[in-house]
Amino acid sequence: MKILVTGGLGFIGSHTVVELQNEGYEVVIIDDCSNADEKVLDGITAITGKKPVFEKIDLKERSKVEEFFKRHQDIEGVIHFAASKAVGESVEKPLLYYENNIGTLVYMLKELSKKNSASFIFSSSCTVYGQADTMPITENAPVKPAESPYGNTKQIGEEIIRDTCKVTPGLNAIALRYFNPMGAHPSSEIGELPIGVPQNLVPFITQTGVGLREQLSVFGDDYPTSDGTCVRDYIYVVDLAKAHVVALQRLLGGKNKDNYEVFNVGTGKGSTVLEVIKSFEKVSGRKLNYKIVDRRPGDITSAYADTTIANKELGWKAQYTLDQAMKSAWDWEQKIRS
Ligand SMILES: NC(=O)c1ccc[n+]([C@@H]2O[C@H](COP(=O)([O-])OP(=O)(O)OC[C@H]3O[C@@H](n4cnc5c(N)ncnc54)[C@H](O)[C@@H]3O)[C@@H](O)[C@H]2O)c1
Ligand SMILES: O=c1ccn([C@@H]2O[C@H](COP(=O)(O)OP(=O)(O)O[C@H]3O[C@H](CO)[C@H](O)[C@H](O)[C@H]3O)[C@@H](O)[C@H]2O)c(=O)[nH]1
Repeated sequence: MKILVTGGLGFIGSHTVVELQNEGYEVVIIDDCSNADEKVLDGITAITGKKPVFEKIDLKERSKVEEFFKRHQDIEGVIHFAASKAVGESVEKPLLYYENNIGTLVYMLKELSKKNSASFIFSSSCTVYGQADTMPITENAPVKPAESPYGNTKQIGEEIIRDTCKVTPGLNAIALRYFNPMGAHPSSEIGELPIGVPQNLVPFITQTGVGLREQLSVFGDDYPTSDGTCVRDYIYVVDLAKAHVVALQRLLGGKNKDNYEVFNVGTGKGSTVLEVIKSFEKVSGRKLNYKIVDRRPGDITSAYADTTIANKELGWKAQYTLDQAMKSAWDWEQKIRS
């Protein structure tokens, strides 16, 4: 069975391609390499023993998307990762984000609407909840006004899919709301490769640990949490990748209860920034150089998932601990810097 993975050379996409191939799916990747390297294909091939088909296409070019689907009429499912994801950049360049994250989604859905049946998985984010009123966050928590154009593209994206599914009987979709993905494949063949200075906590920690950055700034220790630092739900990227496979299987097997569904993908456990640092120090055996600085504008105090619905409906549960995920991130960082 042939599955299209857009953004399949990226961080989460590449790990998902591995899990799909391990399950026997035939994978076609589309990526424009705007935030990834073609070498990722070698990593995927080394792990799975199979090189996925790769087409370098910019999904903003609608005619190329149309032409792709004409050539690949047997595609039965699409996992749509391709998007721009830097929150700060989205504030500076909102139209770039609306074009890349919303425009490409519309083109994709237009093509899938032409088919008799299609399954579609969308990369959403817990950012849609903003600072939720209660923890853990269930899928029924209200969607709060977005803090950034990036966050808005996830909210609007979900609405576009919901509205399209309502009038397109052959289209079945699932939006997965990721909490905080981290880590790398245990083989260290693929992992997270941020361009420039990492904006996210875990790659900043591992880059500091390996000596690429001098010091981690911890953004605020005066939040109302156990140690004053913010709480997040860090989900191992391999667990997250597996959630995509089971979500896809749910749609392909006709087991979905609605033709548009939403699931949280997290561990259900919150960790503070200082706990994440402790985990790094434990698995690496190194002291991390960090200092407490002012809060980062826009940060919420706490976000962790209620995964009851995902556990029950998808039959999926995160398996790896923070320490295991951190160890994989550290192994990967050391490998790419050696
Ligand atoms: N990493 C996170 O913390 C996180 C959290 C929640 C949601 N998400 C979402 O998950 C998805 C994947 O995230 P990631 O961390 O793997 O990001 P990533 O940047 O590593 O992967 C995205 C991939 O899409 C490609 N791409 C971007 N625009 C494209 C276009 N126009 N045409 C073709 N390819 C294009 C990039 O080259 C890249 O390889 C994104 O939609 C992101 O918004 C990520
Ligand atoms: O150098 C850093 C980087 C981060 N942090 C702290 O570490 C925590 C996690 O920060 P990240 O930037 O890694 O993740 P966020 O939860 O802030 O946000 C990210 O994950 C979200 C959940 O999916 C959304 O996708 C969002 O768009 C994306 O940037 C936050 O408390 C942040 O203040 C630091 O202290 N120092």
